[in-house]
Amino acid sequence: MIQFEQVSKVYSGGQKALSDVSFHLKVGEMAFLTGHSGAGKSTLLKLITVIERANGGRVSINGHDIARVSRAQVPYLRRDIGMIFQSHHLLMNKSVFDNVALPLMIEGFSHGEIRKRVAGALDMVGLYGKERHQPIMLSGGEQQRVGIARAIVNKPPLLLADEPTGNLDPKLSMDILRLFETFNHAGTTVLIATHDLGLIARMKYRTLTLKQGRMLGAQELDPSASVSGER
Ligand SMILES: Nc1ncnc2c1ncn2[C@@H]1O[C@H](COP(=O)(O)OP(=O)(O)OP(=O)(O)O)[C@@H](O)[C@H]1O
Repeated sequence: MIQFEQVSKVYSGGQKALSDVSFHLKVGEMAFLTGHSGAGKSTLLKLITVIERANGGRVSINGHDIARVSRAQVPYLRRDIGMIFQSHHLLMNKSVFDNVALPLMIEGFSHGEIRKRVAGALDMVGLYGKERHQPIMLSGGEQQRVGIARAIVNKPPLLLADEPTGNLDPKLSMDILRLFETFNHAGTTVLIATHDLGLIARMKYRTLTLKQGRMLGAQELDPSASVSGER
C-alpha cells in the first residue's frame, strides 16, 4: 500500500530529515514507526499525506507515484487517509459534532448519514453524548479522541497516527490501540508513530525504527535505539 524507495527529505533551511529511507507497508498491515525525537517520524507521515514532498527517491501509495499527484489531486488522495495528528488540530470554535463531521461534509454525505456516522465514531472512542460540547470543555485526552473519531469517521483504507496516545493514560492508550486493531482487522492499513515502547512491546506488530533520518534494518536494531522517556 505504501512504498518508500530510497527517499530523502531536506527542509528548505537545509535540515536533513530523512536519508535513503526504504520500506513497504502492505495492504491490511498494522505497524509502528518509532525513533528518537527528531528522527523523522512526522516527516515520513507528512510525505505520505503530501503535506511535504520528498527531495529524492520515490513514495508511492497503491502503486501511484506521489510525485505525480498534482496539487489539485491532493484532496482526493487525502480522502483515503485518516490522519491523527500529534496536536489534534481541532477547530476550537466548533462543536465536537462539527469537528468529527467535517470529512463527511466535504464528501457531501446527507445530514442523516452524517448524524449516524458521527454518533458511531464518537461511540467507538468513548465520547458518545458529547456531540454538543466545544473542544475547550474537554480534557486533553478527550480532545485527542475527538481527533481520532474525525480520522476514522469516513472509514478510510489507510490510517496514520502521529503520537496518538501522547495525552492519554495507559488504560486509554491501550483502548485506543485496541480500537486501531479493530479497524485493522476490518481491513484498514494502519501506521502509528509513537515513542511509547511499552505500548509497542505489548502489541505484536512490525516496528519500523528511524535513527537520525535513516531506517534501521532488522540487523541494525540495537538497544541504544530505545527512546522511552526521551520526551
Ligand atoms: N518544517 C520544518 N522545517 C525545517 N526543519 C524541520 C521541519 N520539520 C521538521 N524539521 C526537522 O526535521 C527533523 C525531523 O523532524 P520530525 O518532526 O520529522 O521528527 P520526529 O521524529 O517526528 O520528532 P518528534 O518525535 O519530536 O515529533 C528534525 O531535525 C526537525 O528539526
